[in-house]
Amino acid sequence: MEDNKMTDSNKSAYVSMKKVGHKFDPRPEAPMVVQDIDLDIHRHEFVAVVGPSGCGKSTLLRMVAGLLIPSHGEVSVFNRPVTEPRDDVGIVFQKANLLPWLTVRKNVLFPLKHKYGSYSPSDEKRANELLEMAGLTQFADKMPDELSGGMQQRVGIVRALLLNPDILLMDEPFSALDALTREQIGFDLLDIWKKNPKTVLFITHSISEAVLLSDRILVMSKRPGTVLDLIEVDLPRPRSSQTINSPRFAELTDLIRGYIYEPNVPA
Ligand SMILES: Nc1ncnc2c1ncn2[C@@H]1O[C@H](COP(=O)(O)OP(=O)(O)OP(=O)(O)O)[C@@H](O)[C@H]1O
Repeated sequence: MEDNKMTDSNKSAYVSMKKVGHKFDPRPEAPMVVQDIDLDIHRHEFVAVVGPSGCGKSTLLRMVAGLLIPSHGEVSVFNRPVTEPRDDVGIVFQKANLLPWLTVRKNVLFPLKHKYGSYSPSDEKRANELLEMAGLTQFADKMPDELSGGMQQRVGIVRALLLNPDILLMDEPFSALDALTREQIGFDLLDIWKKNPKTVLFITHSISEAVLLSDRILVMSKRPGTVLDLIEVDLPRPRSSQTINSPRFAELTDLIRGYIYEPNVPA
């Protein structure tokens, strides 16, 4: 996408939410699940969403994905209201859900085959490049059950990237992993993102994961989920284990913890 898209902050937003709200039950007395969410996400920005369980984080992501139409307000992608899933928006879910009868490489290529009936040698080349970028080259011909959970999630990320989406939506992609794997895969994701920049909306329960990965963090209140704060993560990149040990990292995680575990008022 050309940089002239970036001249006006409004026009340049790859994803834009304006007064977005949603209730699943249309009756007037039914409670809102999310309310008054305003957020613009710009080119190659990494934005995380954190908030208490049930505050509507996944609901928000599903609205950007076009899997759910908001009952209030508007979600736009590239200045067009989202009315259905789009090819330029990829999704990575909590579980990679790889097809157990296909090798890793064939799993990665599967969406192309499913969509177009076949894939080209250049698609295969790109799949191999992305697998290499994700440190999976030696597992490309293995079956999914021969891989660890962390590797399977990396395959899921490669599979989404092969479709070359401009925007990548990630819904708690690492929440099924143990703490150590989770931290490592966070660094892996930063590495993949650096080599293959995308505009990312990342839902997580983990405050430290959000701080480690993001440029900005949307902190949501408990249900109905509203915006408590939108925090700039002013930690230098590239981020590393030193980042996690820095005083600023601790300040930012404490700030967010204050919002989530204390009453729903700005500190
Ligand atoms: N299809 C649906 N129909 C009715 N209610 C729903 C539906 N999907 C979600 N909800 C409700 O909306 C609220 C927000 O759910 P959502 O999954 O978006 O929250 P979340 O913040 O992602 O939660 P968690 O952190 O626990 O994953 C919850 O109370 C949930 O029960």
